[in-house]
Amino acid sequence: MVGVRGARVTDFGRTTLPYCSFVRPGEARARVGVGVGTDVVDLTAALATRRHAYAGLFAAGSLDPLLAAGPRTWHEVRTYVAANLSALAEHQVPASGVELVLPFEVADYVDFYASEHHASNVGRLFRPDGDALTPNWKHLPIGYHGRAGTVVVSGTPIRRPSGQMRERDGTIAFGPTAKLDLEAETGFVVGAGSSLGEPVPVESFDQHVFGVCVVNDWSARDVQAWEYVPLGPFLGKSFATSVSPWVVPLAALAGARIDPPRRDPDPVAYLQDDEPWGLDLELEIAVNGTVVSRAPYSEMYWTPAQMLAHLTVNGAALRPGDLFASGTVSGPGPGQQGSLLELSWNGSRPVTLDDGSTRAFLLDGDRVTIAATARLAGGRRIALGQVEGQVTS
Ligand SMILES: O=C(O)/C=C/C(=O)CC(=O)CC(=O)O
Ligand SMILES: [Ca+2]
Ligand SMILES: [Mg+2]
Repeated sequence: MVGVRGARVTDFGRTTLPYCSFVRPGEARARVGVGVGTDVVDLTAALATRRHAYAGLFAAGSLDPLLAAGPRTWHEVRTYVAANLSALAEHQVPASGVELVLPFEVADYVDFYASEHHASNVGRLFRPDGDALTPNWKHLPIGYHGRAGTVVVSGTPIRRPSGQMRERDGTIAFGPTAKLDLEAETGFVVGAGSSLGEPVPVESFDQHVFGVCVVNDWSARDVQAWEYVPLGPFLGKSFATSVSPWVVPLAALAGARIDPPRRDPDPVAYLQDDEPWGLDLELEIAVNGTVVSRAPYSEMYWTPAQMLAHLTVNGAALRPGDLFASGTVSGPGPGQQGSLLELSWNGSRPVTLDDGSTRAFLLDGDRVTIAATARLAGGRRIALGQVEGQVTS
């Protein structure tokens, strides 16, 4: 089991109550945990000891059974944990002393492209002779199906991939990517599945989506730029996608819901939303400890409810463990872009780190951390966890 031990520990306070899967030192089996402050409450042990009716959901140590159990059970478990925090403290251990592993089995993985600022920037860089946004962009949330089996937990080393690329002089080369990039994204974890043939409308979003995680969609830009026409991203992204070990329940984000930017033109009926799911989140990106960007999720054009409605409008069924990511989160201002491609403008304006070195793209040994927070109504910020990864050769 690849996991992350002794990573920078997030303080979750006592109300966010994110879930994880963890392994205690000297043990092989995983347990389900809930984050409280900088500790983990061992739910697998706590509910078994108390012969709780839901103990069976946590026995296997992954979130899979809880995800599949559906929104009523999610609510009951969260209510129980919140009401019994003091009593559960006997099952609490410091998060820094355990190994955090992939919290659920990723079923299908889809990546969207929901930031207008990111899509415009990439359009300018990849297709300088065309319009920044493609003609379909404001009519549907563009996405592609990624590779579920290479979604890895935070802390997993990322080996620099090799692939084909076209050199400046037009020759076709094969070798290690020279343009390894990060993409800061928010991930949405599907719990309750749906039936084949039945679209999930925007208003049913919270009946299916369990919670959010932080995603780094590692990308080899030179491989991507050569291979993506006409079917979209393939090997330039499928080598690895990192996720935070914590899944924050949607219920913890109720106070972070905001209106998304105005959508113009009005989308077709199945994408219209009366109760919008804009979210006031921020993704802070650091390379080797230097913060290079603070990307505002509030700027995202398409909401996760619209992405889910679009993903299923053709009747494609959802399964517990499906993961869909927002796409790179970029804001309009300087220092708000969610990729080095944009921050360095395809390498032409390298980013300076605190040690004086510069980065167009990632070098071997670089450590990338993306930490997410949510701002609740009233201004209080809560931590949502982080995703880390170090590049190896
Ligand atoms: O060809 C393009 O316009 C670019 C596509 C991507 O980089 C795909 C992607 O991962 C989308 C995103 O993260 O926003
Ligand atoms: Ca992406
Ligand atoms: Mg990826």
